[in-house]
Amino acid sequence: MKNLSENIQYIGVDDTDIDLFEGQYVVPAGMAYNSFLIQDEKIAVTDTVDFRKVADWEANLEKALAGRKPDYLIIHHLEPDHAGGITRFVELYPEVTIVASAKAFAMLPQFMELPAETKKLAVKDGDTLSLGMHTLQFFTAPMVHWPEVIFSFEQSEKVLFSADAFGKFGVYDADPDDWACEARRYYFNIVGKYGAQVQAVLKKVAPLGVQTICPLHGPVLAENLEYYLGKYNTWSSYVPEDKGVLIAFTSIYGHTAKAAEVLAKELETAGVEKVVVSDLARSDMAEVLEDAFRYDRMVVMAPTYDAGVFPVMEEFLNHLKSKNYSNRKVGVVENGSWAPMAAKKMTEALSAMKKITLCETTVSIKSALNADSTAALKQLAKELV
Ligand SMILES: Cc1cc2nc3c(=O)[nH]c(=O)nc-3n(C[C@H](O)[C@H](O)[C@H](O)COP(=O)(O)O)c2cc1C
Repeated sequence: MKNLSENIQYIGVDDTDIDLFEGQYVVPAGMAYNSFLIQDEKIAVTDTVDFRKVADWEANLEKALAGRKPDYLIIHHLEPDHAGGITRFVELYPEVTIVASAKAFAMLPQFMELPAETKKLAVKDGDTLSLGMHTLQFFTAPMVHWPEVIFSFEQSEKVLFSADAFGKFGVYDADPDDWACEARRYYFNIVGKYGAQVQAVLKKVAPLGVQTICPLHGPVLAENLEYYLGKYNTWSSYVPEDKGVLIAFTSIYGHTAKAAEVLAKELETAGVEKVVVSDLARSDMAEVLEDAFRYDRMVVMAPTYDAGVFPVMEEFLNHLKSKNYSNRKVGVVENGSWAPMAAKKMTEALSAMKKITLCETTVSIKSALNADSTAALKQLAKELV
């Protein structure tokens, strides 16, 4: 679906040649920067796009306008992947009024210089803006996932413009059946730290009777909204989504990798619902982090390295902490050839996270698995069934 209705048209752009989104995320299915045109007595444009695609967006905008002039530019989110076209828009339509939160207006001069005479309308929670038959109602959504974010709700067609919430990696026309996988990776890596703020805004929009959600990335959601709202409720409350064990390991010479295989087999044989094994050095860390949040149990396995923990594991644990990983059961397996320290370091990192239940058995492998460490691994598996 490109256009939402006769009056709400899609003017966004797909970015299929970007190497990394936000400087770190691989996006094999590209990325959409969504922008819409609402045509009524007054005309509003919602958001712009990344600098990389401003020319394409401008062409879409002018085609959809067919000679009319827009009255408002609504900035739901000032992050540069949505704000790259603001300067050009004001150049093209100097009469336009920019609508955003007061926080966005405070931050805007840091990113761009607009002519002093540019008209600005700062909106607060609950404010409305009539376009004719269409009326936009605004809701602040601070820290979902920047401080200046607003949502807007178009009352006549019951469309929620939800900024980066409900967004996903991938192009606009991505297969809606496959939404959760890339939406989850997007959510936990980009928005995940701000579960409480997502919960707060979900409560604000719950009574509105939303029929369509227009996020700034990925497809418009127009059917089965309980599914998407339910996923967001689960994710933002840090409740595990599925039962299963993620085994996140690293290995220099292969012995810890072998132990990960043995543990996975043990768990599968014992009937664990789902076992996912990820080599941190060879996986997309954003995806491993997504799985850590998805499942209710995790095992971290790493060699000792210069009296610490192997760097890629340290990085993974830092990511988990920064995204508020919590409320899960975790097992620890270390390896070391002369003075194993990795378990101590991993346990310290996990103990700094909230509501983490550590397994009683910590497995220490001295180089290669032997009878003792294999027995300990089996004991750990029993605790995770
Ligand atoms: C650069 C480097 C530093 C290491 N530092 C330690 C150390 O401080 N303490 C220790 O017990 N083992 C240390 N090791 C050894 C490995 O942790 C050990 O051989 C382990 O068994 C490797 O597990 P793997 O076979 O899964 O790679 C180090 C290895 C390397 C390459």
